[in-house]
Amino acid sequence: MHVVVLGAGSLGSLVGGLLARAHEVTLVGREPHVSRVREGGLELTGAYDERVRPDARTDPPASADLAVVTTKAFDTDAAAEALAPVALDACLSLQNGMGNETTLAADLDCPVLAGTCTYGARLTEPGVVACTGVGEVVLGARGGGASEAADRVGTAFDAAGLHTTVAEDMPLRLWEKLAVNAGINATTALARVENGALLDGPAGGVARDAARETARVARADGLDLDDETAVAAVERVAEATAANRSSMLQDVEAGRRTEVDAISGFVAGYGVETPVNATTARLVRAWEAARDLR
Ligand SMILES: NC(=O)C1=CN([C@@H]2O[C@H](COP(=O)(O)OP(=O)(O)OC[C@H]3O[C@@H](n4cnc5c(N)ncnc54)[C@H](OP(=O)(O)O)[C@@H]3O)[C@@H](O)[C@H]2O)C=CC1
Ligand SMILES: CC(C)(CO)C(=O)C(=O)O
Repeated sequence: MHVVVLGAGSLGSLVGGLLARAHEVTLVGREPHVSRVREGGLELTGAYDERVRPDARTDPPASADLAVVTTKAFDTDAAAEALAPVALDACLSLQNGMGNETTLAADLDCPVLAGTCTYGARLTEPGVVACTGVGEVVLGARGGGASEAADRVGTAFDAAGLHTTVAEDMPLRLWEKLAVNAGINATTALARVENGALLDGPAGGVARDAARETARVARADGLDLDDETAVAAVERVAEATAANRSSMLQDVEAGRRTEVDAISGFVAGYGVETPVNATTARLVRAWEAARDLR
């Protein structure tokens, strides 16, 4: 399979690097990373210790069997635009936040699959990506149900040694992941605490309320996500990643734009009363606006 990875930063380089063990891979990213990969290959460190040799460039090739999108959610429009002229059999988003698949499907003439990913990745220097946690990719039809494209992609990911599950209930899984991110990301970014501080610290109630609100919005969207399941998912992830600084906290600490619009902002923008998500979204957006990041 020829796989093009659009947005080869941390996650895209890790997933693309692992796929390159079994497939032809083209990483599409930024300089100087792409030149370094082209010249000396991509080094996988952390949980892995190997060098792979994907192609790397700043613009997509004319065709590929599969595009894997790993830009930040606020760059999905640009990713869709870059992929629109590419002849593709399928596209898969592994991004966090809600709405990415809809944005991609509006521009692409191929099935767009939904995915969630619990692998951890960090681009430590150009040409080198560290795997900070071996996790799982779950993928499937974005509207749910069986999908031949999802089966093909699942088989290809398995062949490269990525832990992969093909699921027929992606809408529910996306909402549950959104509840985890709405609970953990904005709360830890605003309180400047590690994920584990939400288990019994004073910010824990905010995270649990944000997850309950997300479940309420999921139910308004027709999904069967109850409050207890959403809260339990937040607690399970906060415990499993207790020492982590969430991606939103890392973005704030590095002075970078966050994915708040696709997480807390998405929940708050649904037309259901969600005062906690509305407040956390407004506060993170205020921080971004004060730094001219939006
Ligand atoms: N890192 C992780 O461990 C995990 C991340 N995720 C999710 O995956 C997504 C990506 O995260 P992450 O890898 O950390 O982010 P990064 O910022 O490290 O990677 C995204 C990369 O895409 C590049 N990019 C954006 N637009 C384009 C374009 N049109 N053409 C080429 N390159 C482009 C960015 O460049 P530039 O910045 O210069 O625009 C950046 O290098 C997010 O939604 C995140 O929440 C999910 C699970 C784990
Ligand atoms: C699961 C969690 C909350 C882990 O930190 C994450 O996805 C993130 O930080 O974006």
